[in-house]
Amino acid sequence: MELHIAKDPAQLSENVAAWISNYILEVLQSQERFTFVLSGGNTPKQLYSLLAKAPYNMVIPWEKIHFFWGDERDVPFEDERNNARMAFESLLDKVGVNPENIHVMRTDIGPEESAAEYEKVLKSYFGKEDTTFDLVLLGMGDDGHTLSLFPGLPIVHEKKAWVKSFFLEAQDMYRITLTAPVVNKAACVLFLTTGANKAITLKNVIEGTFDAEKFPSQLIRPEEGELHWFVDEAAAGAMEI
Ligand SMILES: O=C(O)[C@H](O)[C@@H](O)[C@H](O)[C@H](O)COP(=O)(O)O
Repeated sequence: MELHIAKDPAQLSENVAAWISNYILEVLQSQERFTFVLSGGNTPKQLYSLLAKAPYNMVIPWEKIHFFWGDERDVPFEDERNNARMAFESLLDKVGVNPENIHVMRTDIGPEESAAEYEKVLKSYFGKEDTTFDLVLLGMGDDGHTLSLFPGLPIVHEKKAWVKSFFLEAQDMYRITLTAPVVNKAACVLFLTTGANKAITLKNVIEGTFDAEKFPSQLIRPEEGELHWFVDEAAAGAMEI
């Protein structure tokens, strides 16, 4: 695991935009397409907006990038809580990505159908290739969740399915989410986390003993890929380093 600490959220977004852009260019030297899994929440907004501007909008070969999502709130696309909508507004609409390269988790069919359909989409996208997302961007909640893997819920124990849906009582909505086993096949996973409200949880996730029931973010351990945590000083505040 590699930990990268930036002064504040603005600096962090700058660093991550540069890091991601270099990484994409490097990976594309030896393959034709790049598979990028986006995260929802608020933290990545600034990053997406930066990627949509110079120099990144100019240097990233958008036509070679395929976008997927790590999780989705089962609300209509027009709803401002919809994760895909946020990515469209801050990035995808601005850089003009080919619609065929954008693979959203649908919220216009039932959540179970959507999860089953997404698993099919992934399986047909990867075909006989290894299921290796080139990059999975993740966030962490102050309760230690990532994706829609919330503490204490059965979804944290999922070992087989790639995509699942379930009703999240605390938020009175269905969620559709990739599971930890499929994310752990990624070549690279990058967590983006900011804020003092996440400092204790971050310390527990990174430095504490393994307790995925309590801190589902600990489930993310790429089998063969890299794991990077990009955090700001406030989030890193409780750690020993
Ligand atoms: O749909 C979601 O809610 C997410 O994808 C979720 O896992 C998110 O990444 C974390 O809740 C962190 O969100 P913030 O970055 O907004 O704190």
